[in-house]
Amino acid sequence: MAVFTEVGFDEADALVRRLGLGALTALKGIEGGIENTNYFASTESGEYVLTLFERLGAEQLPYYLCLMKHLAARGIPVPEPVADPAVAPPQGHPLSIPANAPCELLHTVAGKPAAVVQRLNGKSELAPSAAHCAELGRLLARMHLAARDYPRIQPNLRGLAWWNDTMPVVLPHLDAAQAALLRSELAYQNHVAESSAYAALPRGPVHADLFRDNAMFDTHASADAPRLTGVFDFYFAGADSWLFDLAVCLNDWAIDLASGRHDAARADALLAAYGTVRPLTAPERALLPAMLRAAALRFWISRLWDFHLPREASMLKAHDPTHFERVLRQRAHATFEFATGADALAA
Ligand SMILES: Nc1ncnc2c1ncn2[C@@H]1O[C@H](COP(=O)(O)OP(=O)(O)O)[C@@H](O)[C@H]1O
Ligand SMILES: N[C@@H](CCOP(=O)(O)O)C(=O)O
Repeated sequence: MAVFTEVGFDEADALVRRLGLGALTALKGIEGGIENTNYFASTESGEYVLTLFERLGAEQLPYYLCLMKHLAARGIPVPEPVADPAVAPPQGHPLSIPANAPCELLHTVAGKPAAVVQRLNGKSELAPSAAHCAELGRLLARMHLAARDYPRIQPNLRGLAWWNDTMPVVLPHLDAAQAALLRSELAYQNHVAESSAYAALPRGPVHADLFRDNAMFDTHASADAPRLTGVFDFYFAGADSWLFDLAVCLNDWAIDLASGRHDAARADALLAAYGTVRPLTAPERALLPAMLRAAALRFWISRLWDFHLPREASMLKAHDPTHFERVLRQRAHATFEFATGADALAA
């Protein structure tokens, strides 16, 4: 990822020693990602990732870190955050714990909130096959079910309210056709969000950014039988519909990257595998096309925002906003059928 904040070796060494991980043997800034500062940290006891949170504050972070811990405890392959043994975990029901209570998973480095999590083995698959998509679909459904009893509550901070707030900020940077598309799609999504079908969608804590680069596959597995080693980067997670999470994945894992066009073989594999763990409900089947548009809109807006209002960082590579403009146009105007029975029709 980008390195927004440089971390000195001695400061990182002091942290990992305090966490009981032994001495730091190597510290390397990570290229890739756009939100936070990330370093690979090797210690005497293993391989970790040190993340300094650049936008999120200490009030939001316990939600993400405790969610990762919750999922790891239920056998979902996610990086487990390392606790500070000197900080006692807060007592009582999580909903009764004030957001600013000390959190044993949250540390401070270079004046910023920080976390140390296990480094996952493997490699991201940026050109996934239907078999990779099926692996992802199964894990996504397992993750949704495993998070059902997660007690903390935090909305998706990049959800509809943020889209409405951010549209006026990015509009001055768009041409007339783009501005018209953004306005009309946001109006459509506000309308969908008021529908009874939308209210009936099953919800819970969702990842909300499970792109190909946030999943790792075993590099030793055969191409026909890929094996996910884990998923990471939960820092956009929040309460939202499971369908929105699924749509985010379909828009990244199961499209033709050059044109943004739907790829039926990969999409059907992902959906079918998801459905073997948790079958979609009728409202979900009905709203899948609308949520595919919502997921495309979400990342078009955030990419526009990152691109036109950039932050200072070394190694920062802003993502191309026009990609999700293309995906959104495809989703809004194409007609295609899903094996689930959902049809995507023109608006
Ligand atoms: N737990 C982890 N295990 C292995 N690699 C990781 C882990 N967390 C992050 N990375 C690496 O760091 C890169 C950037 O991380 P990411 O979380 O996407 O950054 P950002 O928070 O800025 O979005 C990833 O593409 C991956 O290579
Ligand atoms: N996945 C999002 C933005 C976040 O990027 P990440 O590398 O931090 O996961 C996008 O592609 O726009």
